[in-house]
Amino acid sequence: MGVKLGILGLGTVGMGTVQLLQDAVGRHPLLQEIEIYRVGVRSLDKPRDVQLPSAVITTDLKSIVNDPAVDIVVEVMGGLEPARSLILQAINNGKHVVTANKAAIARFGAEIFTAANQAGVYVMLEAAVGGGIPIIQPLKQALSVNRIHTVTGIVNGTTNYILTRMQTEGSDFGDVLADAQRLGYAEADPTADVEGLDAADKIAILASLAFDGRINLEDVYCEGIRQVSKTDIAYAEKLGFVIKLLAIAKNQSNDTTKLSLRVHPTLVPKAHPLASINGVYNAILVEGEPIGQVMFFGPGAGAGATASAVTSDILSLVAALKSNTTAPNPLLTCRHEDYSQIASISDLVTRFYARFLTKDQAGVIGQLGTCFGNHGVSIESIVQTGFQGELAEIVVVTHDVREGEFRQALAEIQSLSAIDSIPSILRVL
Ligand SMILES: NC(=O)C1=CN([C@@H]2O[C@H](COP(=O)(O)OP(=O)(O)OC[C@H]3O[C@@H](n4cnc5c(N)ncnc54)[C@H](OP(=O)(O)O)[C@@H]3O)[C@@H](O)[C@H]2O)C=CC1
Ligand SMILES: N[C@@H](CC=O)C(=O)O
Ligand code: NA
Repeated sequence: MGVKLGILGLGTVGMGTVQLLQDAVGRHPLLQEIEIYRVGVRSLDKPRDVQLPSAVITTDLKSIVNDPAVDIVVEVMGGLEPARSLILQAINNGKHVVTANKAAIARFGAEIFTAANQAGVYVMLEAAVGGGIPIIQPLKQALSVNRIHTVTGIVNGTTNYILTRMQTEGSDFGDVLADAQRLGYAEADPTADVEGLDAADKIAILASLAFDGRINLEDVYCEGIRQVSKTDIAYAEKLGFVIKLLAIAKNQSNDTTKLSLRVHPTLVPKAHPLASINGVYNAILVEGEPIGQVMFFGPGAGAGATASAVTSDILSLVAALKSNTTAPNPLLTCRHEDYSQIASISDLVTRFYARFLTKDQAGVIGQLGTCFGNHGVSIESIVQTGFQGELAEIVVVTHDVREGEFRQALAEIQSLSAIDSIPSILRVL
């Protein structure tokens, strides 16, 4: 046995990783050089789906990161603290780190990578974005010669699973969320999934790699899926779209010194490659020069898939430890130090979908058209197909418009006496 692991956490991902490591035959031969040396948990009494000698398991996680025999710390416990402090302590003790913790990396990445570079160790995070899909390593290596201009992803399995089932079965949000939790896709607190915060963490990480600059997480515009209703899913379907929670990082079209960085439910044309990504699957479409478009697709969450990413990082570190060089491999490190400039959402230029509930009276569509026209918003389609009780339902899709102008038009529309409410406003890809 060569390389000793200290694993922090033995939940969905931790158990998946242990199972993979304990079943090494037929996989890469380097796996057989890895020893599961110590494993940290919160509760020793919890039943687990893996067999480990009791001496390996401890509730003293600090003793793992301070153990001189441990070569690699695998942080799969999640949460911000004590995960952040344990990662930093491991780094300060000269240990390489593998983490699946996008929440900690998106918030403390600057601190963690600065410490890692100073200590001459690697922090690997393939599992943090896209679960089992290789995306971090391709951005650092195979795609790094490209000038990337857009990264568009479905990067949260829980919300994609929920939206897919709402679309295909007309299911209720709450029932489907419970299934996603039972299947191990959702975070311990699913608020991060449903509110788009998990996707925001992930796009911040992808943007920093793709666009070579640190990202301040507060700059990522974020809307979750709670407000997406069955009604909008049905209207989208009729108009030739599906609704997906997209995470987008893109050179801003009207000011290329800034990035547009956002997470929101989006109407995606059915012919777009991301429209057919269903269930817990994730996909990330990377567009750059000279490569053009390349899409990564696969399971974005779950024990086995995520363990595949964690273990591939462990393997890269085992290989690095075995190569007798002390010089850091620049294709494994995260080196950027400057922060990217992020554009305000009001400067975004996009198409919009809006659903209005109005009094059923003559001239309402004309009034909507006038308000939009007053603010330079050009309408691509406008339909009145149904009623909600006494109120008429009107759905508008616009041409590309600056978001600031669109919001001003909406404010004017809101003040019309014929308008009851505007239940949904969604962006269109
Ligand atoms: N689930 C998934 O599909 C994916 C998860 N991830 C990320 O992987 C990480 C782990 O997720 P997941 O496996 O689902 O989480 P779980 O909640 O299933 O497991 C967390 C594990 O960490 C242990 N733990 C948590 N806090 C402490 C603490 N303070 N002290 C000691 N032990 C602690 C728990 O111990 P105990 O068992 O005793 O309670 C548990 O074993 C997270 O960062 C998550 O975002 C990334 C990609 C996919
Ligand atoms: N909760 C996350 C798990 C993987 O990162 C998701 O649903 O995608
Ligand atoms: Na990944």
